[in-house]
Amino acid sequence: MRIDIAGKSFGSVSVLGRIELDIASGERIALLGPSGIGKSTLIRMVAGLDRDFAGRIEDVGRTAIVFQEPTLLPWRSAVQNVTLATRCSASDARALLAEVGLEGREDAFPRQLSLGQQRRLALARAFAAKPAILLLDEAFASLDPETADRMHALTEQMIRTHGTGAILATHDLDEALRLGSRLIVLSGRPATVKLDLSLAGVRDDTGRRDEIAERLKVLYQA
Ligand SMILES: Nc1ncnc2c1ncn2[C@@H]1O[C@H](COP(=O)(O)OP(=O)(O)OP(=O)(O)O)[C@@H](O)[C@H]1O
Repeated sequence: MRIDIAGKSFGSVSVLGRIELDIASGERIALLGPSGIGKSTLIRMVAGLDRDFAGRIEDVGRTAIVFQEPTLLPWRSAVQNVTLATRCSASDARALLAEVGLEGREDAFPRQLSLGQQRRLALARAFAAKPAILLLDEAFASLDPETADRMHALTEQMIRTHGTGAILATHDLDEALRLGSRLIVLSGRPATVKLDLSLAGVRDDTGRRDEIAERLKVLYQA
């Protein structure tokens, strides 16, 4: 995918400046930056949900997006939430529900599922779309640490099993290290890319992790 953005504004407010990025297929981008910098905006632009910007985003392939809220259809069963959104078959939906640990809950309505189970359902629905790139917009925010940890493990496993690329907007460096292969940090007004580095090997290297955390601190204050 090639991102070549000249600028993105909301009215008179310029949010994103020039952003040029080449993202290889299968890369997992952890997108960090201070609150309100434009991470969600960029993700929406990649998803094609916002086309009102100067520049172009090319060769994206199919995307699926997971938001912080699971955004499920309340009057539809778990299986139907997967099939209606993606037109995948009921048997494929059941297989995906089993993969995310919802075996036996296929006919439950969203309100009959815990928040963690609803997140799993949203993840199954996203993979049912067979995305080339999974877009995660703070998909694990507001979960208790244990549930977040389980969701990280599940997402990591599914991304690997399905060979999916990803862009995840997050505030959490450890989440970035766990799921990302490349770190991109947005900062400044309008925001541009201030840091772009490979995360290979960083997860097991406390020294490099701390060094990145220090650089983030500076960029978050800029
Ligand atoms: N539809 C919109 N209309 C006007 N301004 C908007 C709109 N969507 C986003 N913005 C503004 O654009 C800026 C970037 O917002 P965005 O949600 O992309 O940031 P973010 O980095 O994802 O923030 P957070 O980490 O808090 O989720 C913010 O100043 C926000 O107020």
